[in-house]
Amino acid sequence: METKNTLVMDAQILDAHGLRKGSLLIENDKIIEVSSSISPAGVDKVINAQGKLLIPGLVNTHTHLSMTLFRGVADDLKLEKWLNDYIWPLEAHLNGEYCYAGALLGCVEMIKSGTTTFNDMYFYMDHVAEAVKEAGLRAVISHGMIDFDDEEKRKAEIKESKRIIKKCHGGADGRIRVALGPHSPYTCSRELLEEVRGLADEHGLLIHIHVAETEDEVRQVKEKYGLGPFAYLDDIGFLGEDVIAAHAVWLSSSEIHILRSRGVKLSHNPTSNMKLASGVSPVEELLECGVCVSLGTDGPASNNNLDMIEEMKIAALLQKIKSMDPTSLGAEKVFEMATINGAAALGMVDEIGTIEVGKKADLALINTRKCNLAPWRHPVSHLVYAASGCDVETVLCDGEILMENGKLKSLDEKYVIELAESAAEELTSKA
Ligand SMILES: C[C@H]1O[C@@H](n2cnc3c(N)ncnc32)[C@H](O)[C@@H]1O
Ligand SMILES: [Zn+2]
Repeated sequence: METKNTLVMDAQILDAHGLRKGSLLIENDKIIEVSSSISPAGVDKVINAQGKLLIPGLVNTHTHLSMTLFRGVADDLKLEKWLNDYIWPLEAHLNGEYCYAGALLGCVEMIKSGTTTFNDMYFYMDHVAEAVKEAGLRAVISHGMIDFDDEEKRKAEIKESKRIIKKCHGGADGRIRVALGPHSPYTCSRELLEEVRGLADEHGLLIHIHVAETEDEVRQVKEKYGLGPFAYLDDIGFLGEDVIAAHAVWLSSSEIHILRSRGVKLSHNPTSNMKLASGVSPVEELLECGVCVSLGTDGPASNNNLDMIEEMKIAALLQKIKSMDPTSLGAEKVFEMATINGAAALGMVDEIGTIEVGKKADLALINTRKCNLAPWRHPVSHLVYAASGCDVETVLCDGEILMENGKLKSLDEKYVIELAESAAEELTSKA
C-alpha cells in the first residue's frame, strides 16, 4: 500500500493527559510522531494548526442516528408517551432508504461538531453502515431488538442481528464494528437477553442496551422480576465488561456496586434525560466508585442535536445542580468522558480517545480565535463551557480529512440535507 503522510503543525494539543504544544505526524491511518517540532519537508499534506486547539475526535457512545428524520416531531413529552404515541408509530414506516438518508445527515452533523466515533442502535443498519462508510466516520452499530415477549418477534430480531453481523462487522476498512442491541429490559424478554449474552460470548461482540432510564421502567421491571433493572440483568448473568448501558439514571447503591464489579460501561445522556424529564444520573458518584461513564447525545429526536461539545457542558452543569456543588464534574472530567472513557466503553482504548503515537488519527481542530473563546485562556474550560460544535473547523478520522476549514470533504452537505428533507417529508406523510 502506498503511504500517505499528513502533518498537523504547531497545535495546542489537548487530551485526557493534559495540554502541550506541538506537531503531529500521521502516516495513513495512524499517528506516528508527536513532538515539539516536525519538519514539513517531504510531507504530502500540511495542516497549519497555529491558533488552533487539537483534540481527539469526540466519542458519542449512545445515539440513534437516523432519528434526525424525527427531529422536532414530538417535543416536550415523557419517554413512554413519546415512544408509544409518536416515535414507534412513525418508525413503523421506516425503510432502508430513509434510514440511510437520516444517518447521512447525522454523519454530517457529527463531523461538523467534532465527533469521529459513535455507538448507534437503530434499524436497517446495513444502510446506516453505508452512510458511515461514505462519511468516513468510525462506528459501532447494532440492530435495535424489541420482542415484547413474542417468540416470533424474538426469532426475527436475532435473525436480523445475525444478518447485520455477517454483512457489516469489520466493514469500511475496519471502521465499522457490529454490536448486539437488545433495546431494554422492559421491551426484551428474558429469553432474548439470554440469547444475546450467548451470541456476544460466541462472537466477541459488545452489547448496547438502554437500562434504568426512567422511574417507570424501574417500577415495571420490579413488578415483573422483583428486582431493579441492573439487579435483574445481573441475576440472569447478562452483565459483563462488554455491556454498554445507556442512561443509568435510576440506580440503587447495590446496583452501583454491581456495575463496578461487573465492569459494565455506561453512556450518560444528560440532554435527553433533561428533555424527557427522565431524571439525573449519579455520574459523579459512579465515577468516584470507579465505573466507566462515557457521554452520548441519544437520538436527535430527544436532544435535539448531536453536538458533543454542547453535551459536555450540559453534563457538567447538570451534576452541579444535582449536588448543589459547583465543584462537581469539572471540565477535565467531562472532557475525559467524551474522549478516553468513550474509547474505553467501546473497547477501543488502544486505538482512539487520546492523541498518542500508535493511535488512530481521529482528530478535531478548533479555532481559538473566535469571539466566544476570547480571551484564549484555559483550553479545557473554554472547550467545555464556552465553545460549541460550530467552533470545530477541521476533522480527521482514520487519517482522512473529513472536513477542512469548515468545508466537508467526504460528503456534499447540501445534497445530504435535501435527501434527508425529502425522506422526512415522505415518511411523515405516510404516518
Ligand atoms: C432503537 C429504538 O430505541 C428508541 N429510542 C430512542 N430514544 C430512546 C430513549 N431515550 N429511550 C428508549 N428508547 C429510545 C428508538 O426510537 C428505537 O425504537
Ligand atoms: Zn437511546
